[in-house]
Amino acid sequence: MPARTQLARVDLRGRTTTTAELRAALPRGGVDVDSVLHQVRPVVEAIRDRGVEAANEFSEKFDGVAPTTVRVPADQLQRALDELDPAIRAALEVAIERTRLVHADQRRTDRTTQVVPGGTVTERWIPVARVGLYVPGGNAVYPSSVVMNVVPAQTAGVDSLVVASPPQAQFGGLPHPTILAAAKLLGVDEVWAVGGAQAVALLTYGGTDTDSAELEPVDLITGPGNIYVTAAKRLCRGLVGIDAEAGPTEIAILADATADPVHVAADLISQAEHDVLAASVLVTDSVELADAVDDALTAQLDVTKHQERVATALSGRQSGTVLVPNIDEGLRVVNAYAAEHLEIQTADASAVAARVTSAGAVFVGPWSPVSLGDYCAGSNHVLPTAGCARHSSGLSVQTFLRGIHVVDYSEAALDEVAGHVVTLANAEDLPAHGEAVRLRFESLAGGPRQDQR
Ligand SMILES: NC(=O)c1ccc[n+]([C@@H]2O[C@H](COP(=O)([O-])OP(=O)(O)OC[C@H]3O[C@@H](n4cnc5c(N)ncnc54)[C@H](O)[C@@H]3O)[C@@H](O)[C@H]2O)c1
Ligand SMILES: N[C@H](CO)Cc1c[nH]c[nH+]1
Ligand SMILES: [Zn+2]
Repeated sequence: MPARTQLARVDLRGRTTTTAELRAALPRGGVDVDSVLHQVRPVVEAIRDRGVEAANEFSEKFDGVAPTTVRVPADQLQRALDELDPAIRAALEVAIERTRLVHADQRRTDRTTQVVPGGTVTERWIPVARVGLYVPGGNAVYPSSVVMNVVPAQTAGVDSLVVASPPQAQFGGLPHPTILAAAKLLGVDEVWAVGGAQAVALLTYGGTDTDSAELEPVDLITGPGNIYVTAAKRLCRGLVGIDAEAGPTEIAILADATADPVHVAADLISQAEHDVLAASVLVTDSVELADAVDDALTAQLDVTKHQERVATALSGRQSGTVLVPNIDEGLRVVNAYAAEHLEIQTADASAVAARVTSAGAVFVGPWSPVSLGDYCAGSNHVLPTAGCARHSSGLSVQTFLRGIHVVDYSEAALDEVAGHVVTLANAEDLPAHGEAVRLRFESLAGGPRQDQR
C-alpha cells in the first residue's frame, strides 16, 4: 500500500483577503531565482571574459562533458534527421503544422494612421536580426521546445537564429539527437552545444569556437529553462532582449465537484514531472473533490515513471490545494496566482474561462489538458511562470518583432500644430525643443514670426 499523497491545503473559506494577502497565502515560492544569482553571476562573468574556454569548463562541470566544437557540425544535424524515428518525425510534423497555423495568424501588419492631412504615423514591424533560442535538456529531452521557439521566430521573419541546448555525455558532447533532428526538420542550421547559465551568457557575449570559427552574439534570447537559465536571463537582460521568464513549470486547476478527480490528478502529475521545483495547484470549492484528487494522486504516483521528482514537486511549498467558498472566489484566486497553465474543469467551463484575466495559457474543459498544449494544440508552450503572467505573455510572433513609429509630416501639417509643441516644450522647461520647430518657420518667412511661437 503506497503512502498517501496529500497536497498541503490552504483554506480560504470564511476568510476575506486583500489581493496582497491572497498572493502571500497561495502556494508559491519554490522558485527563488534571486537565491541562485550568486552562483550564476560568476558563470556569466567568466564567459564574458573568457568566452568558449569558460563555457566548456562549465559544460564539463555541470553536464559532465564538453563538446568538441560548440557549433554542431552540419553533417551531424543531417544525420540526426536521417536517423529520426519515423513516429517521432510524424508527431513533430503535426506539432509544427499546427503551431505554424496558429502563429501565422499572429503576424501584425504595418499600419499607417493619417493624423491630419499631410501628417502620418506608420507603425512598422521589424524582426529582430539575430536570436538565440534556448532548448532545455537536463531532466528531459525537449524537441517540442525547438518547435515552440523556432516557429514564431521564423514566422516573424527573423533572419539569423541559433538553437542552444546542453551537450549530452552519452552523445559525445552533442545535444540529444532528437533536438538536432527537430532543428534540421525546421530548417535551422545553427545549433550550439551549450546549456544552462553558460548558454545564456555565450549567446549574450558570443565567442570564438575551438576551431576558430566565430560564434556571433545574439540580440534576443528566448526559451524555457531551469532556475539557473532563468537567473542568467535575469542577469543578461539589457545587454540582450529576453522573453518573459519561463522557468520551472506550473499548473493550476480550477475545478468543482463535476471534475473527474482521476483526470485532475493526472494533469497535476504531468507538469510536476518536469522539475522538483514544478508547481501543481488545485483550487476548488469541493472538499470531496480535493479528497478524491489526493486518493488519485496516491494511486498514480505509485506507478508514474519519475516518481521521486514528482513526489518532491507535489510536496514542495509551491504545490497544494486551495479551498475556496465558491467558483467566483476561485476565479479571484487563480487571477491573483497567474499560473503558467490554468485548467478550468468546472460546470460551464467556457463561461468560467472567459472570466480569467491572468494566466500564461488557459485550457478549457475536460478535453483540453495541458499536455495537449505542450505538444499539439497549436498554442505556444513557452509561457511566463512565477506570476509573470500578470504582466507578460507567452512566446509569440510578437516577441520577435519590434514596432517602429515612422513620423512623416508636411510643412503645413507641422505648422498647424507648431504652437502646441512650443507651449508643451515651454511647460516642460525644455525651450530648445520648441525652438527646433519655431526656427523652421522663422527662416522660411525670412525673419522672426510675430505670433506666439
Ligand atoms: N515555462 C515554460 O515555458 C517551460 C517549458 C518547458 C520546460 N520548462 C522548464 O524548463 C526546465 C528544464 O530544466 P532542465 O533542468 O530539465 O533543463 P535545463 O536545460 O533548463 O537545465 C539543464 C542545464 O542546467 C545547467 N546547470 C545545472 N546546474 C547549474 C548551475 N549551478 N549553474 C549553471 N548552470 C547549471 C546544466 O549545465 C544543464 O545544461 C524545467 O524547470 C521545466 O519545468 C518550462
Ligand atoms: N509544460 C512545459 C511548459 O511548462 C512544456 C513541455 C514540453 N514538453 C513537455 N512539456
Ligand atoms: Zn509539460
